[in-house]
Amino acid sequence: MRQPILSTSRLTRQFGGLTAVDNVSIDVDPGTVQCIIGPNGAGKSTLLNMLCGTLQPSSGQILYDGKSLLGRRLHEIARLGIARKFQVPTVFNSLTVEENLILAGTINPQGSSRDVDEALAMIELREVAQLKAEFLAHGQRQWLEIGMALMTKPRLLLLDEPTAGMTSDETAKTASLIRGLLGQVTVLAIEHDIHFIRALNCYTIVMHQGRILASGSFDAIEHNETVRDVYLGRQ
Ligand SMILES: Nc1ncnc2c1ncn2[C@@H]1O[C@H](COP(=O)(O)OP(=O)(O)OP(=O)(O)O)[C@@H](O)[C@H]1O
Repeated sequence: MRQPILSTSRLTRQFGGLTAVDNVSIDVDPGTVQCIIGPNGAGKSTLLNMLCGTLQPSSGQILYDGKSLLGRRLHEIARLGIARKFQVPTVFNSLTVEENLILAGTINPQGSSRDVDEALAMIELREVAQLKAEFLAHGQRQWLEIGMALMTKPRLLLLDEPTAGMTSDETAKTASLIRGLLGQVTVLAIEHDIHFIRALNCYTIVMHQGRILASGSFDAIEHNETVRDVYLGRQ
């Protein structure tokens, strides 16, 4: 049996009297793509914040490659090969797509960076490599930021609502880009957009009120009565 690259055990975070993440245990196998979905306030962002070190858990454990992430600083976690792409792209407008990727590679906490051409191919932006980022469409900016995260050769890529604000075509393309990463980078994405998750068709964890309500293949999740009641039924 393969050791999960990431595993949480009874992970919990309280804010005063509110338990935002409540005893969450997940395993992420290397090279896979997994999604976490759930309604507003389900605890998805709080969970992601604990995984990348911006928030410390109240209790529970996070193991990455068998090592505990508890108490580690952000840069230490980045150096271990965990990268996060936030909802709002933080690309440099006055630089070209290629220059943005090169820059991301130079601030790589792990040392060696990915080849720019390889990153351009992974995010399918070769044709606009010499275009300044200010002229990119919203979706392209998001893909560029995924590319910037990939420049650091992460082993685990955490994505925070990667399709926020995208058109349906852009959402479909994002799903295809991320599927293309299967086997190369482990991806854990939190998302609202059910069309994206359906297109990705990956192992899916449903959170509700801080807890895991269900998990399994997207097909199993889509046909789960409880999930339909609390979440999918409202889409
Ligand atoms: N810093 C904080 N202080 C107090 N409460 C917080 C804090 N961060 C999150 N919460 C609360 O924790 C709960 C879970 O929030 P969280 O943002 O993790 O949910 P989410 O599933 O990511 O929601 P959304 O999809 O709307 O982003 C919510 O009730 C939220 O108000």
